[in-house]
Amino acid sequence: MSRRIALASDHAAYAMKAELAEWLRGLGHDVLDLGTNGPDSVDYPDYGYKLGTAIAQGEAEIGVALCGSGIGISIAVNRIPAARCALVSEPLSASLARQHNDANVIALGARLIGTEMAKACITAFLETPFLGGRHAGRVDKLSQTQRTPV
Ligand SMILES: O=C(CO)[C@H](O)[C@H](O)[C@H](O)COP(=O)(O)O
Repeated sequence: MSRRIALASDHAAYAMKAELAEWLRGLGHDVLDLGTNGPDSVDYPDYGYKLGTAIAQGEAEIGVALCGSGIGISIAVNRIPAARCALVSEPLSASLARQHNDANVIALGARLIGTEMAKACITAFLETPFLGGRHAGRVDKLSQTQRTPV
């Protein structure tokens, strides 16, 4: 099934992003590349917010967020309430992020995993449905944006 997939990265991951974008287009997906597109140093929050916003505004149904470790950009994406971003480094976690968390963005660390592992994670993410059931109420709680710290 063809999906609308947004990709964003900082400078640490632009080369992997380009490879993944080409691969996803080759699979027939509609790819929205939000940058960055070169080695010049940029700030991952800017690209994480862009990606989260694309999800929030319905410009993409799935996001792929990349930085050196995947940590910084995943934190940024998750600042946007509609986004549920999961940082993973192997396919089982990618599947669980879909099954239990209904994650709509996958984050990967380009300095930590290779392109083939990134593809395996994205494949698992795209092919795995949300299980619903007991997980649905928990995911709903994640959407409660105005939480008082306890
Ligand atoms: O956010 C990160 C770490 O949590 C990412 O790995 C960034 O890509 C990294 O911090 C960028 O580092 P650089 O030394 O400025 O290339």
